[in-house]
Amino acid sequence: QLKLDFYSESCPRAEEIVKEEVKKLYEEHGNTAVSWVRNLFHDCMVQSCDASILLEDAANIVAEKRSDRNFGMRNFKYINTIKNAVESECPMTVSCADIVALSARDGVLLLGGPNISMKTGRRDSRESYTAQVADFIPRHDDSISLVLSRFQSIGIDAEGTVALLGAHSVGRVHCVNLVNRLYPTADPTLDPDYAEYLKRRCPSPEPDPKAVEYARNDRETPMVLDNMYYKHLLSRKGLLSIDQQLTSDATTSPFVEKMADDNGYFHDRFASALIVLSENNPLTGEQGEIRKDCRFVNSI
Ligand code: HEM
Ligand SMILES: [Ca+2]
Ligand SMILES: [Ca+2]
Repeated sequence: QLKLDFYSESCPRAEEIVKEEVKKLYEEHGNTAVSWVRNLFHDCMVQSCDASILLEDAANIVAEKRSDRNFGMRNFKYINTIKNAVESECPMTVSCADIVALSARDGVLLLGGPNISMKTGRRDSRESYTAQVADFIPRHDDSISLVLSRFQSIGIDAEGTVALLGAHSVGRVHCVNLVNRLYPTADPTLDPDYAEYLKRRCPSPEPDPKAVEYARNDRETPMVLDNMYYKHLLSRKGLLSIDQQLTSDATTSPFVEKMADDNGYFHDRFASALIVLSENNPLTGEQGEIRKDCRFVNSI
């Protein structure tokens, strides 16, 4: 069972240590906070919040990072920084899955998002689910109805889905994920001036996936988790096809308007949906393990 302050006896400073490390990393590399938010989605959505996303290739393990749905994910090495700090205080006590959850929570706050109280007590998987990633994580050009049903299946309704996509108020998108909306002709749902700007960012219809060619998710407040995302959607400046579709679908568009209108409302809905996401199907009690190194299952 997950509970608030699960480590209160076994490692009373655990949450504080994570918070300190997340803050230090943010001060050195601001985009680490952005990565922690994306990590939570890509871990929790795939089977369970069990740190399966963190596993590297090893015997019997094919890293989920290899899946094209996890393209562009970064800063994994700094998870080890957080884990090492926690390990030196309390060896083999705090799970990598809880580090994924807590770092996302602390990252959200540093990015100007809501203060979220999150339960802990998740345990780590002993396997990765690379073959299943695509069954859980949608593509950027999937239909809104498919996306809604994926989130529905883990207990997140249409409004929660609209709120969670507000995470695209921070970070970046590589050109490979954008050119489908720019070439051969620009997507008519995209503001024409914005399309011209994006074409300057992404001049080739077939970008090299390894090239560092990208556009900021939100040109105005790229490092603030705010409702600018929804304002941009309403002015037809959504970046991914899935972002822009939120305004054309009758179930989701009223929520876009509400969130564009009221940042506090967006933050409340974002916080509730993030909690549901963070509690998806956890391993608890004696299930799984507490990994010593977040990149590898323990050898026994
Ligand atoms: C239908 C659901 C979603 C799809 C299809 C999707 C797709 C994408 C894609 C294609 C990128 C760009 C990757 C790149 O080119 O580097 C991205 C970035 C990002 N996504 Fe999502 N996403 C979805 C939902 C979410 C959710 C629910 C969250 C978090 C709550 C999230 C957080 C992020 C963040 C923070 C970034 C920026 C990462 C960075 O700058 O390193 N996404 N997403
Ligand atoms: Ca997982
Ligand atoms: Ca923003």
